[in-house]
Amino acid sequence: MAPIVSIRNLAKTYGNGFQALKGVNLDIGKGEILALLGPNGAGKTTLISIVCGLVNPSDGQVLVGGHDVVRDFRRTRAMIGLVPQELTTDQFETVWNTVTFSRGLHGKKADPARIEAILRDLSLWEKRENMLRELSGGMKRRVLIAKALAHEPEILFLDEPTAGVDVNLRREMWQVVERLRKDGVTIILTTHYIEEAEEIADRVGVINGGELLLVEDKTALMRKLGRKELRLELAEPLGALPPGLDSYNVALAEDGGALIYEYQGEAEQGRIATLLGSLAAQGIEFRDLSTRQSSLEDIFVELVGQRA
Ligand SMILES: Nc1ncnc2c1ncn2[C@@H]1O[C@H](COP(=O)(O)OP(=O)(O)OP(=O)(O)O)[C@@H](O)[C@H]1O
Repeated sequence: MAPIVSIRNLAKTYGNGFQALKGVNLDIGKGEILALLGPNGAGKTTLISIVCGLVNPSDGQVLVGGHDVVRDFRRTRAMIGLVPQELTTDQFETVWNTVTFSRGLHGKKADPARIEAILRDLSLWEKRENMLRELSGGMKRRVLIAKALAHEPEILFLDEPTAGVDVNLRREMWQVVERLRKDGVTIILTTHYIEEAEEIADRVGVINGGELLLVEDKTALMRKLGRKELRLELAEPLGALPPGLDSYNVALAEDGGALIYEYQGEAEQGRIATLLGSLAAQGIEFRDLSTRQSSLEDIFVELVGQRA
């Protein structure tokens, strides 16, 4: 199936000469949830802004639904909903009017039933006559989403949707995203929270210094780059690594109280039995054992060299 968003050799150099994007290629399939991870200043917002037609690319091309985002701006923009990081709407306007106005902006006919459904879905219905300034921070976030959905876009961009919101609201927002996915909406979100990507994305892209370092199916990424660690708490501490373990990636913990075996993939996992056998043969006993798998966060830190 043709991608709904196709990004080719996209580059952006700002007026001051800063190169924010350096030749990004990315295809996004209809109905998928893609999380873009990257540290501050990586180029995430620039990328989103170009796809949404708010910033012009210096080079390359973006097609949305097969249409060029520069030449066919109105058409592509109507297909997209954008949830920005901050609310810039009139604080003295009501929730109902704000969301209704957004629909009109994209040239869609008024549809109060549709607006009602969106507000109910986002638990904003009771607040429809309230002014934005009367809402809590979390409610304002929801209004941003409602505004972005008012014209029934096929693609939704969420720029750091849950930055600074509490855990409960974050979980609620994830549920909203899940419902939208069921309706077939394609979702691209940028996030600093690896947990968020881990929880809701189908694919994860890592962007740093204006380059897309990788984009991969989340589970495959975890399988490919994720390492596992087996930790054996020793009955008696050791002064040095026992002989005969050279062929394993085994290390002695700093206090000598544990052996740590790092492995990746099924073949190395299969060697655990022989490793344990070899320890037993040397009379090395252990009193406890635990395993841990590296998280998306570990993978990210390894790739980018810093935390998101
Ligand atoms: N209008 C502009 N003029 C010059 N430089 C800009 C402009 N907008 C952004 N930049 C620079 O481009 C780089 C990428 O910015 P961008 O906002 O795309 O990053 P980001 O990944 O979204 O970061 P954050 O996570 O902090 O939002 C940054 O170094 C930023 O300072």
